[in-house]
Amino acid sequence: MRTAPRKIAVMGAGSWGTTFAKVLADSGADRGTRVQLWARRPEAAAEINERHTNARYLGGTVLPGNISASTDFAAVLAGSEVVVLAVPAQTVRGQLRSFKAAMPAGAVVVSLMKGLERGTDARMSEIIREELDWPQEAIAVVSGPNLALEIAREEPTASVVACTDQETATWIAEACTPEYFRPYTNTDLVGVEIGGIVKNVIALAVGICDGRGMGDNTKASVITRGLAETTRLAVALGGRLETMAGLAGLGDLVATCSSSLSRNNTAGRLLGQGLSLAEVNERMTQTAEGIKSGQAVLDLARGLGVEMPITEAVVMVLEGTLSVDAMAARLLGRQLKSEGELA
Ligand SMILES: NC(=O)C1=CN([C@@H]2O[C@H](COP(=O)(O)OP(=O)(O)OC[C@H]3O[C@@H](n4cnc5c(N)ncnc54)[C@H](O)[C@@H]3O)[C@@H](O)[C@H]2O)C=CC1
Ligand SMILES: O=C(CO)COP(=O)(O)O
Repeated sequence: MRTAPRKIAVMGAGSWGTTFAKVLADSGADRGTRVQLWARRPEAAAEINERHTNARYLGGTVLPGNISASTDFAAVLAGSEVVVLAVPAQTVRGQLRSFKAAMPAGAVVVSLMKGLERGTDARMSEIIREELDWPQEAIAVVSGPNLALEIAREEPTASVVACTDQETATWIAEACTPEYFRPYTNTDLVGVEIGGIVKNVIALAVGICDGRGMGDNTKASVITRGLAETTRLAVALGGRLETMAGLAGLGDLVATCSSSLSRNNTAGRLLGQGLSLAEVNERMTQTAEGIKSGQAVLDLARGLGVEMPITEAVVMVLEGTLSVDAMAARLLGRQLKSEGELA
């Protein structure tokens, strides 16, 4: 059995990167694990090292002493047995190109990101494989109902560690098991990734409904039909139906669509209140992946002949070809069919 990782690199010191670093550091504190965060801004690295906080993202949360930070990515990567990626999805390909020469051989690369690349429709695990030429069995994804701020406050949360290799998934899960965080493993990497990507787009739709003053029937209908279209896409890509009923499917969808902490839900609400996309983008200080991933999800679905009416309506609102008022009528599709139909 593999021993606990001694050194873990977390690339990206934003909301989730910093919180997940805390999860790993709390989990491995008594096993000698050290977690190093790569931060872009020197002030952020200094604050983490000197005051053990990252106030811009996590307020007063005090980070454990076995977390340090640096702006030197090569130093952070050197000797790490696990490399966690927590940067905005649309930037990851470029970042991996700069990290490549410094990547520690044999490390497991873990994606925390919930986005699909525009232009290529690539999932994050596919980009990691392509850009780093990394073995599939050493690429994992962590996804689930994981609003960072709640986890930073140590509120009990479950999640999923997915990898096509069960042993790798188990090893990573063992490295992130502080009392407040319970990871389950899953070998359905595709299903877990798709669940995390599409729920952001559905959360935009629910936020728009909320912003227009619509009530719980509408939101529950959009969430449920949102899960149906997410499931169609995941299954068309080879993902498993059961995954979509689990934490990375239904679980994350419910958390994101009901939480005011969600950036995607918040962005949707602002659109629903009548702000333009430019105005919404100006207000958002953190990443709302659905805004950019929506089009990629739709392109991927169209290529596979999968119908995604809610995603389509959200994309039209984002590109300005459908008003939020007209969106309501389109949200649930018009063609009558049986509820159980996947196709
Ligand atoms: N915050 C949350 O509750 C959760 C977020 N996620 C996912 O984690 C990923 C990262 O999200 P967050 O940490 O929340 O985002 P964030 O916006 O809080 O932080 C992003 C981090 O990436 C850094 N970064 C590096 N290169 C960048 C570039 N070129 N442009 C912009 N920022 C750059 C930023 O400095 C910042 O530290 C996203 O894919 C998100 O969907 C997943 C689960 C929970
Ligand atoms: O992924 C998340 C919760 O699981 C966070 O959602 P937002 O990116 O919308 O904040």
